Amino acid sequence: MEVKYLPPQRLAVSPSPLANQPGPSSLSNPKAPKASSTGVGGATRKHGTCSAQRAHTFRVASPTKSNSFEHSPRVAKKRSEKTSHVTSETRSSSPHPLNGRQSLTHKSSAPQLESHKFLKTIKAPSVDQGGKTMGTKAGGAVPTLSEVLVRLIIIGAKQVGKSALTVRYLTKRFIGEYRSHAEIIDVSDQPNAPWNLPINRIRSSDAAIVVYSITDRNSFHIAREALDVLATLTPPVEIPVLLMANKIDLNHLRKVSISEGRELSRQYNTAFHEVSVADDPVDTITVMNRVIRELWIAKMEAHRNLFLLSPPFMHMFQSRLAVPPNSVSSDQRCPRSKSSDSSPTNSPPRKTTTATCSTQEHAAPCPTPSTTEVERDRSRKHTVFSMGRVFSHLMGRGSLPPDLPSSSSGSTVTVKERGMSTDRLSLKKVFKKRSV
Ligand SMILES: Nc1nc2c(ncn2[C@@H]2O[C@H](COP(=O)(O)OP(=O)(O)OP(=O)(O)O)[C@@H](O)[C@H]2O)c(=O)[nH]1
Repeated sequence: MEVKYLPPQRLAVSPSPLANQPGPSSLSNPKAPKASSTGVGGATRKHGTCSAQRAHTFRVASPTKSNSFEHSPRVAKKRSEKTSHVTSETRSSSPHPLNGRQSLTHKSSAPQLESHKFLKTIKAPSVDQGGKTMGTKAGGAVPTLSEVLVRLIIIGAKQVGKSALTVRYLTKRFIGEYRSHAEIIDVSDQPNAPWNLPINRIRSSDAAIVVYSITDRNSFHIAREALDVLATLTPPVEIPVLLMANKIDLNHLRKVSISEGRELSRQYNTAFHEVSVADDPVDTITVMNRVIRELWIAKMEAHRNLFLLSPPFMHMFQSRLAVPPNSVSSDQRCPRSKSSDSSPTNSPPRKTTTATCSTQEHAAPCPTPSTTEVERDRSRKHTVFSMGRVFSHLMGRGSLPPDLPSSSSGSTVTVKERGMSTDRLSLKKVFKKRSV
């Protein structure tokens, strides 16, 4: 697995939607709770200064079995300066806010740094869907299973453990490992000052993790403010959000109760999880892995749907659907279908229903999707991007939106590309552990 890590950074100032408002607007998000601009703890929002961002690419050569909590992003940063790939943002001259990170010392099992192959093979961003940026292979083909990038943004006050979470994930990701790419963006707060969320970064992310420390009530208030901003963005950002309470190993120093965390997550309709990045890496990484896996599956599905709905395919569907379907048996094959079968990269996935080709020379019946199937594809694409409850599902709480397809909706699909073995990707599978 390749993980791209963007270390804590002072981010470009984005005008806060709340900066000039007395409180969050409920217009864009009716579920957003009322809150004052000062937050519960009296934290006042101001615009902070900022600098450009730097992206680091980590490629983990082999899984590490180290259980230590001793990997330093600072060391990784130094190494990355030699080999790292810098993304579209400019290089940063800002100081790296690594306060309090002395306890994280580097070990030899730290990730090796290489350029990110994904960025070279994917033409990104080529498709913007519902506020998300999705890479699509040059030529419009569906990317291979390992080429789908999952982008996470981690937000939180200083010293809550954002970097620790990232580093922990980087060094322990072998638990339940699967092939995927992940980009983790670590957004640090300004010391004792309100901050501005990197709105553009958030919009281009697939999910956000808002972290606070149970030993730091102010970090809880900042988390609330972050959720506030996320909930009131215009246009709305429809990415799943996980509220993560860290440092539960310091329960004796707890300043924020678990019920407060739950209440906050309920107010903002996010998932909630209490972890100890330091003491319980398995739990932490299991959460992260599941999050990334589900996002990855959903993105893969979305890529496939976008491919199917791309102009060439839609044109073909429409031309075929223009002729009323005849009741012909599915074993009669259209010559065009047969020829297209021989070139798997250009052929659409098989459909189970039949129709008649629109042209005279293709009078023989050939398998094409019915109108309902095309509509179902469209609705599934839409549903895939309505992932506001994915985290809730993952964490075993909450329920899915009512518009999610049921198990009988036939939303499963088989992806076969480049002779690879087939993977059963379906919403049914993604949400199979749904508990209502
Ligand atoms: N006890 C305990 N300490 C933790 C835990 N997670 C992180 N820490 C410690 O908290 C301190 C801050 O961790 P960081 O990961 O640097 O926090 P951060 O949010 O990235 O901080 P900034 O870079 O300042 O924004 C470090 O000393 C960590 O060792 C945890 O689960 N338990």
